[in-house]
Amino acid sequence: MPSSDSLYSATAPNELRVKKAHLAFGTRVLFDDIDLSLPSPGWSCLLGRSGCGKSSLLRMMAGLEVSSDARLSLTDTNERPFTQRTAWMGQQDLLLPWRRVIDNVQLGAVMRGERHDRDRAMSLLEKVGLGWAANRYPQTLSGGERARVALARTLFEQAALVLMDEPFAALDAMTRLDIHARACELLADRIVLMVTHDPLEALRLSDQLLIMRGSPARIERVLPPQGAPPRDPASPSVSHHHGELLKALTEKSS
Ligand SMILES: Nc1ncnc2c1ncn2[C@@H]1O[C@H](COP(=O)(O)OP(=O)(O)OP(=O)(O)O)[C@@H](O)[C@H]1O
Repeated sequence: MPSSDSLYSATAPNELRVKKAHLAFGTRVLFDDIDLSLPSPGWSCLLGRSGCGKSSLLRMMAGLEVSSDARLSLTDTNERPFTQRTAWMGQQDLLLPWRRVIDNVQLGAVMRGERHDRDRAMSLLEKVGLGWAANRYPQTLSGGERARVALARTLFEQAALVLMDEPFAALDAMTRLDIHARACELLADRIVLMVTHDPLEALRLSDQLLIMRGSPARIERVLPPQGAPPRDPASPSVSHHHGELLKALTEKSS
């Protein structure tokens, strides 16, 4: 079910297209002419060996400067440039220690000089199960609780596209299962692209699995297991796909 706080379910395109993605550092070409489409709404997970260029691609999609030789285009299904807001969630929660949790949730608005919306920030904190922590400081929370604050801050952005770079990598297995379920529900109406090193996490969450490999790298699409995310990591279908995915990830690229 789409979360009620989103303004974007009506306006988001039903596919986000990345076209002609190219990245080189000097003479080293990381990737060239990569095309890919992300379902909207939908959750895509990007996997691949360390150093193949996953984070760089994500950063380019966020409009960040990666290299002087980097380019791509982002368009919707109707070939119109994608100009909607993008949110970022990385492995570091980047919570400001001198601001209370509720103010950290609204940080993007504060930094852009926009109107504060304390009620919405509070409602998002309640959705991630942290209403009780609104007036605490981040350093008084556990790693899993801080990750949930970072999730609430990402949701506060009301961005159509959410880019996540290993956001749950530092969490223990049980905390991860909990935050997967919350993120899956709360981001159900967004376009999510998440880099992860954990094939089980990808199988649990994704509508589309993407494997980046080769040099220059290309991206292959793999169908996820049956059933709607978040899938049970112990289900036979996920276990079967896990084996296949590990094989694909360790295969030498042609
Ligand atoms: N500014 C830079 N100058 C030169 N090389 C760079 C620069 N930034 C990144 N690289 C190289 O580009 C490659 C891709 O980096 P990137 O962080 O995108 O990989 P990744 O697939 O996300 O890796 P990991 O899974 O280890 O996080 C790496 O080999 C890295 O050393």
